[in-house]
Amino acid sequence: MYPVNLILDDKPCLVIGGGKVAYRKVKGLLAANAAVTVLAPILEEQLILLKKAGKIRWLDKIYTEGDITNYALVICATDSEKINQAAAIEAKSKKILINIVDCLPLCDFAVPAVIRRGDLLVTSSTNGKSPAMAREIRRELEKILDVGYAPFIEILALLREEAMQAIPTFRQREVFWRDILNEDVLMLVRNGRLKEAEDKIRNAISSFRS
Ligand SMILES: C[C@@]1(CC(=O)O)C2=NC(=C\c3[nH]c(c(CCC(=O)O)c3CC(=O)O)Cc3[nH]c(c(CC(=O)O)c3CCC(=O)O)/C=C3\N/C(=C\2)[C@@H](CCC(=O)O)[C@]3(C)CC(=O)O)/[C@H]1CCC(=O)O
Ligand SMILES: NC(=O)c1ccc[n+]([C@@H]2O[C@H](COP(=O)([O-])OP(=O)(O)OC[C@H]3O[C@@H](n4cnc5c(N)ncnc54)[C@H](O)[C@@H]3O)[C@@H](O)[C@H]2O)c1
Repeated sequence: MYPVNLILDDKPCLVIGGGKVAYRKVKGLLAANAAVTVLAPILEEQLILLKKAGKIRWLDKIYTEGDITNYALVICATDSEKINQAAAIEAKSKKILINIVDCLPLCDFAVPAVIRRGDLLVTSSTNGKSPAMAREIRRELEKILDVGYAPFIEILALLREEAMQAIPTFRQREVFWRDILNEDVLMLVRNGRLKEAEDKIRNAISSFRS
């Protein structure tokens, strides 16, 4: 397995099936700002709410060959192995990335367990060996990944621009960031002292200018 973070903003993504697993995958796609279509004859309650809120498009039908067209990515989450395999064949023939929720060997990608802290993304997976364990690892990591990291990453994005201006070479910037993002700074963030963490980094950038 080779990890990548797909950029799906506003890209058309299809989820086939309208049950519990489909709902979990839809939530993940919406968190990535994808334009989600759900194809299923029946939607479970949470998906109906998303449909009513205008968050997803619903194609009220069973899957038939030809339904997979012009999507950036497809997830097939029906309870029918036969349908899941047919969808896999169609997607592959059209070179569209597909995930089949009950058959890793037919997948182009597997979905990991996910923690989001703003733009910080941490994922856990087990190559399909134990999704339950991927979930537990996610729950463990959630305990230590502070919610303060989300605003801190926004601050870091600005400071990074400043560092680009002030610190001339890539090598120097590499050393700078490895040195400054130390346990002291992370402790300030975890204690909600974001401004102090920011000031510490900005002062270090300034010392390069002088
Ligand atoms: C991580 C997570 C992401 C997500 O779905 O969002 C995810 N499964 C989650 C939960 C979960 N799934 C299952 C259980 C019940 C306990 C158990 O069986 O372990 C639980 C636990 C629970 O729900 O408590 C059952 C299950 N899952 C798959 C099969 C089919 C098979 O194994 O062939 C079956 C058997 C169905 C049956 O028995 O009929 C297959 C896949 N599930 C994957 C991902 C991919 C591999 C990930 C990896 O590398 O580990 C892969 C290959 C395909 C895919 O879906 O991409 C999400 C946790 C989210 C979170 O909580 O953070
Ligand atoms: N990968 C995972 O994370 C994971 C986890 C648990 C279960 N599973 C597997 O996922 C599958 C679905 O589980 P679930 O709990 O969501 O089931 P579910 O019964 O809640 O939902 C199945 C959905 O598929 C739809 N469907 C059936 N035939 C269809 C067709 N021809 N076209 C379109 N939609 C169709 C149904 O209308 C229903 O909405 C099961 O096979 C299960 O083994 C996968």
